Amino acid sequence: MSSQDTVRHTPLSMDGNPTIDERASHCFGCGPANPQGLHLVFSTDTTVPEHPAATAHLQLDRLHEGPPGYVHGGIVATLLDEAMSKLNRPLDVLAVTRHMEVDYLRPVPLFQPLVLISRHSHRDGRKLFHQAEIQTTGGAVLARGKAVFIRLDKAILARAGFTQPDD
Ligand SMILES: CCCCC/C=C\C/C=C\C/C=C\C/C=C\CCCC(=O)SCCNC(=O)CCNC(=O)[C@H](O)C(C)(C)COP(=O)(O)OP(=O)(O)OC[C@H]1O[C@@H](n2cnc3c(N)ncnc32)[C@H](O)[C@@H]1OP(=O)(O)O
Repeated sequence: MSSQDTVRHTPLSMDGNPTIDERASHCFGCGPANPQGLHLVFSTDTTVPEHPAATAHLQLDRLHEGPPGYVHGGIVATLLDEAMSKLNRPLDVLAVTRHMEVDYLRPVPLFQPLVLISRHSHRDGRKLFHQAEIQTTGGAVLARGKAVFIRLDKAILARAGFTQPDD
């Protein structure tokens, strides 16, 4: 990677002792500071607090093409993963994906509005079981994901080099 690229991809927020949220500003899925990211914006629904849901509306172009005219399968997985990760904050946990399954039911079209929906299913200790779908605006399900997220405790965060400013 050239030094120019290194500069471009180094977030300003890495200076000093930023919070975990600040360090997430370059997240490929939702980080506003990532120039090549998907910039997904989610709304969360906690009407049923033990089963929070998250929704994003999106439309992709050829930057994320796989088969001609359709979204790349890796991006489909990314979308589902990102949607499920948005359930962790409403559950008041920091967590990462440990296991994910994807059903590619129909090709996901480019240049068409899509709806990305996730819902928390259940919890078993530090394991969080989430589900997500990519749908057309008419409600047809194009892809479905299921994942196990693991709640991060301080020891795991410290191992990965993450401490909070007040630690
Ligand atoms: C890892 C820390 C990274 C630092 C994160 C810092 C801050 C977080 C900030 C923001 C929020 C986070 C993410 C936002 C970004 C992206 C959004 C999309 C989400 C992602 O993109 S996030 C990236 C991809 N993600 C990873 O990079 C994880 C790599 N991974 C690990 O770092 C370790 O894996 C870890 C630490 C998670 C656990 O490690 P470990 O050693 O403590 O535990 P182990 O892995 O052995 O198992 C755990 C339990 O999963 C069970 N299990 C396994 N497979 C199963 C299956 N199929 N069904 C049911 N249960 C299953 C086992 O049975 C066991 O269950 P039990 O606990 O009951 O024994």
